[in-house]
Amino acid sequence: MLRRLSHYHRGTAAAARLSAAFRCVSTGSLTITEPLNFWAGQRKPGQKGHKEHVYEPATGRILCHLEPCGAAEVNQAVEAAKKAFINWSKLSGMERGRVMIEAAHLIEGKREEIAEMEVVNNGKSITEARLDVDSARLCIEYYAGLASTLAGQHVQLPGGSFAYTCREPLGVCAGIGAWNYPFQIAAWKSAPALACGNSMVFKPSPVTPVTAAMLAEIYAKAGAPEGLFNVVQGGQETGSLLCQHPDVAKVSFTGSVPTGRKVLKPVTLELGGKSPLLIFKDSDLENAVKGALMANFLSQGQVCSNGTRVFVQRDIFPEFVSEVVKRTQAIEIGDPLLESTRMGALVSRSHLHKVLGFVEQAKKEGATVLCGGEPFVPSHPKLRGGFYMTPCVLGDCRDEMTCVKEEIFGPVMSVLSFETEEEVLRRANDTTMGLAAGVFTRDVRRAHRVVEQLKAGSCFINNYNITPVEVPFGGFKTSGIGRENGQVTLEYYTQLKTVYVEMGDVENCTLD
Ligand SMILES: NC(=O)c1ccc[n+]([C@@H]2O[C@H](COP(=O)([O-])OP(=O)(O)OC[C@H]3O[C@@H](n4cnc5c(N)ncnc54)[C@H](O)[C@@H]3O)[C@@H](O)[C@H]2O)c1
Ligand SMILES: C[N+](C)(C)CCCC=O
Repeated sequence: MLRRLSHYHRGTAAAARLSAAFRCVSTGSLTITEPLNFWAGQRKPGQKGHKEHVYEPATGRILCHLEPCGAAEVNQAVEAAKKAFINWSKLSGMERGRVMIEAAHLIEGKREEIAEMEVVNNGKSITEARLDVDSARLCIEYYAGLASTLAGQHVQLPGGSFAYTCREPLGVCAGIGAWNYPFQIAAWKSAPALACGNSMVFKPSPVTPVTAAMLAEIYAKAGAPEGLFNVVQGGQETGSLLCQHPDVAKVSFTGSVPTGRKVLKPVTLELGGKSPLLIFKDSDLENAVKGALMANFLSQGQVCSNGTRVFVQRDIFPEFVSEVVKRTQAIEIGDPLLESTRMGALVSRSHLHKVLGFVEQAKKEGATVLCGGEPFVPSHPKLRGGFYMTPCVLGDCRDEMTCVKEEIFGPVMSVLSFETEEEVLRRANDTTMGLAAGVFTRDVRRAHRVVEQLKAGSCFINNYNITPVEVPFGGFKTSGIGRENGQVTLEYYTQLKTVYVEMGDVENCTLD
């Protein structure tokens, strides 16, 4: 079961002996030395003389150095992708699907290794990281299957003539990722793009650059042509160079609303949210409480679709809040590589301070901290420099407070009470964002009536934050454009060509 991790070395022999049974990596012991850029089938250095620190959130120590790509490197990556596109786009869907299925198998075999790297670079718990790797693999499998189903329409016309349409790939697609689901986002973007015959240059967040390069190696090992999936590292400058590159046909972007607004081109925008979760008095309380925790504390609360405005019907408000607070206080915070950990570290020191700042602001505006909202220092000395906080539930919230209006992107839940369905729908929809929404009720008619009126792209009834790859995911209003996952995404990575076929003679109206 013990596997060697190529490209990575552990700090000490003791660490290499592994802290937990069968663990390949132990927190605080890994240093990554390999370059993190990848194009034309190989890992590559970035701009000469440029280096940025990448941290391990669980300990606060430096994990590796990122060499950002400038114009020259972005050009090389795009050139590699252009070359790969020529042959890849000519393969049948079945042939493309075969390579992708092999990539999915490789991911399955490396599940633990990838999950551990995600934990070390992102700070989320190993339990969640494994599920993210599974979601990435399933997404690649799913689109591998759909690759051979891409088809157009046949339109019969008078006189035996006809027209047909077919779906053609766009060319080189750019993928830009956020830091909360680094490996999963890289897969969710690359799988539909490659299945449709495109190639991709992907730029992960500079905070979490590690696992996208692993995905690039996996595709290459699976038989993808050199340059099919490339990774350029860097921040705003690299992202902007990539998005504005004249040979990039489409951008699929996951990140915040302000950055999304800067990206122009045919785009898929997967942006932030401030989603509502509506809990009616006839809900199964146990499930509603679990749903609220799922909606707020996965990935240390760093989930775009989180239902952070929890509206609870007044009759069950006290009981619900007391149960939510009790369960929140019981969440095990600590070393993200330990099986027992349910909440790891936030992604960076600056982000931790930002989230804690939101809690302070909430207090100033009159909210009551019902639990959490404090920096947390784990007992193990090696974790003392890590970026931890206790998950927070805020009471006495009002709709106009900053904590209720703005995306916090951390483990902070605001609870609000309501009286009527009409009132809660008005308040739930009173936001410029519209990524997700949820409703808990035993009344099936109410559930559908409410969901029909919720202005959100991804709605959940009696659960929350469940995203099977077969189902489209994305937002309304400023939360995004386009969708990820599901069959519909194929439309966002292809263009429709119409061909008219004359079966008779040309009737030329310009001649008599
Ligand atoms: N809707 C979704 O599916 C989804 C999923 C995950 C995260 N998110 C959102 O992402 C945000 C958190 O991620 P973040 O802090 O990394 O977001 P961010 O907007 O700061 O950065 C996202 C990516 O954009 C890059 N970037 C920055 N400036 C750019 C520019 N001018 N041109 C091109 N790229 C540029 C960054 O380097 C990074 O890779 C939250 O708002 C969260 O809700 C949305
Ligand atoms: C629903 N998941 C699986 C938590 C992923 C959502 C992606 C957004 O941050």
